[in-house]
Amino acid sequence: MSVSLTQLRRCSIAVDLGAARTRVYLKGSGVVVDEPSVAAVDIRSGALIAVGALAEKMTGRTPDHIRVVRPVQSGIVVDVSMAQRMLRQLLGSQLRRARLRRPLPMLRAAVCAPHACEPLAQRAITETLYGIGARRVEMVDSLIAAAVGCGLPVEQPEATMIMLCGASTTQIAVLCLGSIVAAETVAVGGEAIDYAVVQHFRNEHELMLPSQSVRPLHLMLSSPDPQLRSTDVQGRDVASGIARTVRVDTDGVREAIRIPMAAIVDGVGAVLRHCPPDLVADLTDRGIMLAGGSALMPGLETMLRQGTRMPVSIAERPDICAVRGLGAMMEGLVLPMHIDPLAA
Ligand SMILES: Nc1ncnc2c1ncn2[C@@H]1O[C@H](COP(=O)(O)OP(=O)(O)OP(=O)(O)O)[C@@H](O)[C@H]1O
Repeated sequence: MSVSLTQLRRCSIAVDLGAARTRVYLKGSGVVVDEPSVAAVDIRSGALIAVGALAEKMTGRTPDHIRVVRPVQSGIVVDVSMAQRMLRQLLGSQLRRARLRRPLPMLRAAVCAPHACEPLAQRAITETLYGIGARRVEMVDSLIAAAVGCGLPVEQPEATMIMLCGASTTQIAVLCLGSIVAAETVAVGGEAIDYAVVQHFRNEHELMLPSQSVRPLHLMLSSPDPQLRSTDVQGRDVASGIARTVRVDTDGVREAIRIPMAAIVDGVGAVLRHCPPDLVADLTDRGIMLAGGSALMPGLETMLRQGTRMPVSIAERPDICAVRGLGAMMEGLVLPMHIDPLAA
């Protein structure tokens, strides 16, 4: 998965196919697509009914003949043809408009892939991009793309640490001189934390939460208002099936999500153990940069700061860091460090 900045500069489109969201950056236009990686299909005719935000809204509300599917799971394209259809639909007019402005004779695409992704998974990502008309696909490690997108000096001879908190996984790495020195993937992301919240309500309140009520709960937990000790949550009673509202203690929910988050803190330790001591010393001052949508998870930043005793910062717009990083490399905004061989 090593690709040169020269090859990336020849690309005109960059894609981040995530388990939760799909983002697309067009050269000269910026981020043009940021939609859920979801498609709704009529299983009788096979027709695509909706993609993106509309398809996500349909989750849990469809009749039997409509199925809401997620073609990307754990950062891996599990259904290539559905991913191609979804991406074509999401891009549709954007690509046509870009082609009118400036002809794209041979569509070269840049894409990011999870760290240490298997060759078969890489192939599925490449095939998906061929489906939107790409003739050549350059693959970049999502940890490097996200670090560039956060503005970290990845090409410099100093260590930086990035934590990419996605929906299905959290990837952690130490980078230096444009390469990954040590990395770890923890199988805990936003989805696992959402699941912990759902389980908390099921066990403590005998309430089944609707899938779309977990996000507002996160937003409420991240509120800086110290008075916010409890809130009303609506759901379905586990035994009777009747709709019910319960008043819940927010500290209880915070406690429920601490367990999966602790696994993420352990991942930092694992990366540091594989790192040369000189680089660890660099990191003591610079700290950890959080990127990815789940970086906004309430309490994660504080827990990491307490668990590692290192400075922790959240990137500006952490959710789109990876695609922004690909975009910056495509636009030629990242300068490689020239190391000229010394004369004998
Ligand atoms: N404000 C927020 N508070 C808490 N969680 C959030 C917030 N915004 C997004 N998330 C979580 O972030 C996750 C999506 O992150 P992101 O968009 O980086 O994932 P992805 O790149 O699609 O996933 P992956 O990298 O695993 O393929 C979701 O699980 C979502 O619940």
